[in-house]
Amino acid sequence: MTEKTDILLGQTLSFRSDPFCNPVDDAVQIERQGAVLIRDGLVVEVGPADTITRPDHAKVTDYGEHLIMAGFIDAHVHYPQTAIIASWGMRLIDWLNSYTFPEEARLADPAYAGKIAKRYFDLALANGTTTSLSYATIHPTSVDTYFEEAHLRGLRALAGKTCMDRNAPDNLRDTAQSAYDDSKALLEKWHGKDRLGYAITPRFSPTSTQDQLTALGALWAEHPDCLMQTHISEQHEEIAWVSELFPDARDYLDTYEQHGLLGERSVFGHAIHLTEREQARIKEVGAGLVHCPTSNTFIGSGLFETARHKLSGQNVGLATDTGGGSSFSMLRTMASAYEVSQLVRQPLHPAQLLWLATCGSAQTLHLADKIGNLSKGMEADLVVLDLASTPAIAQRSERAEDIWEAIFPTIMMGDDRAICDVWIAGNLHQT
Ligand SMILES: Nc1nc2[nH]cnc2c(=O)[nH]1
Ligand SMILES: [Zn+2]
Repeated sequence: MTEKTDILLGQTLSFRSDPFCNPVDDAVQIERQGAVLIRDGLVVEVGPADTITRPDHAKVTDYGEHLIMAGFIDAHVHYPQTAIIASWGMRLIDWLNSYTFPEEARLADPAYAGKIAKRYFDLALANGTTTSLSYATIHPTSVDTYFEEAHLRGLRALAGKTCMDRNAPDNLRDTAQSAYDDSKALLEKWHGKDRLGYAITPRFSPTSTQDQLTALGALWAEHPDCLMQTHISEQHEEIAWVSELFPDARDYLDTYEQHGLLGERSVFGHAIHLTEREQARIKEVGAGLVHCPTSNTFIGSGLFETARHKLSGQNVGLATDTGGGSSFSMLRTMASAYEVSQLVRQPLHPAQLLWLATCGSAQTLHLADKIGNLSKGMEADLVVLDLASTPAIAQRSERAEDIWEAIFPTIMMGDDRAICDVWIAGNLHQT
């Protein structure tokens, strides 16, 4: 039997290196008439269309001038908050208490959790997101429904049971022991099953006792190949609360480090207001920071300095943080990252925005050898972008004098209409 082989024709975009460290022209390889050869779920060749190997049995899909690149990777999302996206007018702690916790409580019902997981992945894929690292709720079944849904679709996906044993409503609290036991059972069930991965997930220091953080630190020490995801330094009120709750900690980061929750595979959401010491320590251990620009502006949290962090050597990924974030679209998220970068006077180049949404996120998830780039040997999770998806975008890209001027209007104004096709592990995603 011949293996399933596809050839995609179009403009192709691949990263040779990090465009924060190298000039864009060196870092990015673009073929105006490019081709991708896919076999058995992997990218086998990328290059000019006239040089690509063309096996007789290959199915050819011609995307014309559309842009073929790696699928987007959302490095921090709360799938259970799908239905409460765009809830008006609160800051973090009130927003959690008023909107988030009541909705997360509803996911105690596995049928409802299943419905929301399905809705979440439908929306993510419609927006070209092929991998997400999500928080579930405290209910173990909410992790099962997420992974079952991802598995059904053949996605590479990561998540963890959110752990909280204080400062949360009664029906959303576990204990140090049950958080350990449930997380361990879920991790053993899902981590490494096909394309799925587990992330140990204390929500954030204010909702975990020291006992719970210690228990989760112990679990991570037993399973160091898992990720550990949490929130850090999102809002000033939150930081002040952490220093009241943990009077012996040097700072917010220390509340994690003291309990064995700081390492290379830590993924810290937001990380806007870090002290010098925290930044230096995170860089030293090589942990990841995740920029959530639509959330940081929507909840009024602050301005993350992407370029400064990248130039100082931090690993930075990009994320929607829905439902705190106001969009499921990583294009919209890149636009927001651009706007924030203008406000801190470190404007990001379109190549840097695309890199953050693919390679950057993949690095923070320690998956950069598998996903996040259109290159030989990588898993064929791809997005095909229509660079003229609306009249407003089309009239601007028509005037473009170079490829970046052709791409940037789609970053700034594009949405799910710009997503022409999505490929998952070498299979065309059917909507
Ligand atoms: N944006 C956001 N921040 C948090 N901090 C703790 N939990 C959350 C959450 O669900 N969303
Ligand atoms: Zn979050």
